[in-house]
Amino acid sequence: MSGRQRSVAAAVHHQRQLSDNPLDMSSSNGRWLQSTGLQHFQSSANDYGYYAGGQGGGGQAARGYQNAQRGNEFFGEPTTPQYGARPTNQRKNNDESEFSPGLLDLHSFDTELLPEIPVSNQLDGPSLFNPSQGQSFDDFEAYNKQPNRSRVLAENLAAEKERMNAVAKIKVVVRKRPLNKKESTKNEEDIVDTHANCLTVHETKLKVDLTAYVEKHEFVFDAVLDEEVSNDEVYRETVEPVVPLIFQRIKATCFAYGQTGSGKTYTMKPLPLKASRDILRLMHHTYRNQGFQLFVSFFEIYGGKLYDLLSERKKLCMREDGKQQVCIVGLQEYRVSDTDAIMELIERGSATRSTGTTGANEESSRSHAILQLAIKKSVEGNQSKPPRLVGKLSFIDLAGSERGADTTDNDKQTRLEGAEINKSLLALKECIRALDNDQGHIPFRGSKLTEVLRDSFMGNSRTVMISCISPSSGSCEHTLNTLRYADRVKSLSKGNASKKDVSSSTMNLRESTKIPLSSALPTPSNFDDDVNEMWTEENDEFDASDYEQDKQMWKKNGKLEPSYNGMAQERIPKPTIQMKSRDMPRPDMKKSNSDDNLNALLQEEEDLVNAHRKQVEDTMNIVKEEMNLLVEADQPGNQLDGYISRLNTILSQKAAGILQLQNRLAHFQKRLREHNVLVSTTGY
Ligand SMILES: Nc1ncnc2c1ncn2[C@@H]1O[C@H](COP(=O)(O)OP(=O)(O)OP(=O)(O)O)[C@@H](O)[C@H]1O
Repeated sequence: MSGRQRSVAAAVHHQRQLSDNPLDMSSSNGRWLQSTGLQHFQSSANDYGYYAGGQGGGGQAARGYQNAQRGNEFFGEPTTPQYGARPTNQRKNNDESEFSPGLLDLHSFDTELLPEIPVSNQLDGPSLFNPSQGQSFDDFEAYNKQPNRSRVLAENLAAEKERMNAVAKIKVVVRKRPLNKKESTKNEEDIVDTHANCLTVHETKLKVDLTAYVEKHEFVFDAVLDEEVSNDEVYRETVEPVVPLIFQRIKATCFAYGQTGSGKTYTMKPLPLKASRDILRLMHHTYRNQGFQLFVSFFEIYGGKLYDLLSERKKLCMREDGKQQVCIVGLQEYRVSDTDAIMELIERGSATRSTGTTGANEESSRSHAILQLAIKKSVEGNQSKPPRLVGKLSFIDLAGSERGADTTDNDKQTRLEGAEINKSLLALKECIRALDNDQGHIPFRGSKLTEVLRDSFMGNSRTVMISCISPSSGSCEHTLNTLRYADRVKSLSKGNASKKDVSSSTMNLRESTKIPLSSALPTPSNFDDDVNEMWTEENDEFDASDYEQDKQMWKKNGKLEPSYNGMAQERIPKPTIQMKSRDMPRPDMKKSNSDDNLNALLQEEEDLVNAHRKQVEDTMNIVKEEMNLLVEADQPGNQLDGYISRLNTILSQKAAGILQLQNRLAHFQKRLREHNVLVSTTGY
């Protein structure tokens, strides 16, 4: 976008890397695999598994650093992995020697943090961590020889602590990607303006008389990164500040959220490597000879199940120990000492990840991928004991969230995936919300995703959320959904007054012929971040008792059980139209001006209706699935006809219910806009 303002201001460096061009990357990746990766692997068995901590000294460190520089192409933009480039037999043999000891139940000791981390007496200057300053290892040698080193060190230590406190518990960053070829071909417009850390979405809407107008939605976030911002800059803005904290017993999580095809994988993929480069630097210098070790693990959550991406998708179990610590039994962790090794692991894991094609992205991630960098330390004086966890940095590339419109052409599997994904996204938000409010209870049981991340949510933690958005007019609704989700996460911060989705129609485009009606017509939304929020146990709308009775009868009959048992209970949610207390406008909102209240209420109402619409549609899909199953299982004596007709009735009731809700919303909004008064949501 011309004349755009760079949002990261002076702190961000603008030097683009050659590899910013994805085309460059694919070729560079190929080059890397050919010329560097495999050779490196063959020649350096020590690079993982048997790295001798700080004993490798400058040589190994320097090599790691050089490797980091050499692998700079990778740090730029993600690459297409070439799993299998390395022969399987060779991989297997090497892998076995690369594993850290005690592969099973590695996390049973992970979750116990070291009681105290001795602070380095060799603390380097703050510039150590800033790669932009271009300091080499030689610079640090020189630094360590300075005569007034102790004073400088003390100052640096204080600065380090200050920096640590200064890193927000939750940081929400938005990244806008450029228009892609498909969008440009369809003449879709860039409707997202960025300015510093503000962002405006220009939504084209239709009035009742079908004249088009543009509604402006303004948002403020911790940072807004536009389409010209490189992955390097994204790293500096998001993960870089939290990296030193993991040496201070902090667990940090960085995740990307956004619609399918919005750039989550593109954004997330380079981050772990960049972070590990900085971690290794800190290990080799600031914390030299302190026995820190770096471990990498990579797994995915697909359909509510865990798979090890570094062990040919071996299925993993999650267990809770006596101390309610979550252990991922069988997850393999690799001890690594240079970035090449990490790069290979990332490539390998990414290639193994579940992907599929959706209407919006040809290679859509269908799983949540979690890459963890764990810093561990040997128990002093006892080398035989496994090292203890110090801190952890988790990178989560969330699966693409998608709407019904995208899934209509897709198969049952894709739709079920979508439901699972939505559920976990909601659960994630709930945990962040609880975390930021310092609530005693973190609802991590809401999904596998949050359960797995339980230890990242507990204690002293940091969260960075990167919301990825498409700029195109065709994705307007998704973009607004993403930004609202991000906005809510942001507004969860105590004392945060950044909720600024100021809906105001500023331009009344009465010459609406200029706007093609097709692009202006509203599309049904059925992605909602609050999908499950409205589903409570108290069901005052949907009486499933008949259905349950029938189910029991058929279960007794024994003929349907294998395919049916458990599915109905899991899949048929209980709808309710009651809002939970947490959905009501927050007290801090009430203090703001009446416009904000009005908008907040409007927003709540819209969310409410969208959630119901989504749920009704989900329910309809579920019932349809059940019907198909029943038809397949139709056998004499099961009396399925009555059951099917009852399901049909439920379907019709749902359809009528949703229409009613939509009408009520339209009416409600009209009144709000006409009278500009607050209307209680009670009784809605
Ligand atoms: N900032 C960007 N600059 C250039 N290209 C980008 C950018 N962001 C995304 N892309 C391109 O857009 C396409 C989709 O991106 P990506 O696969 O990262 O989306 P996603 O959000 O991870 O999708 P899904 O959730 O379906 O996996 C890719 O081809 C990617 O290269």
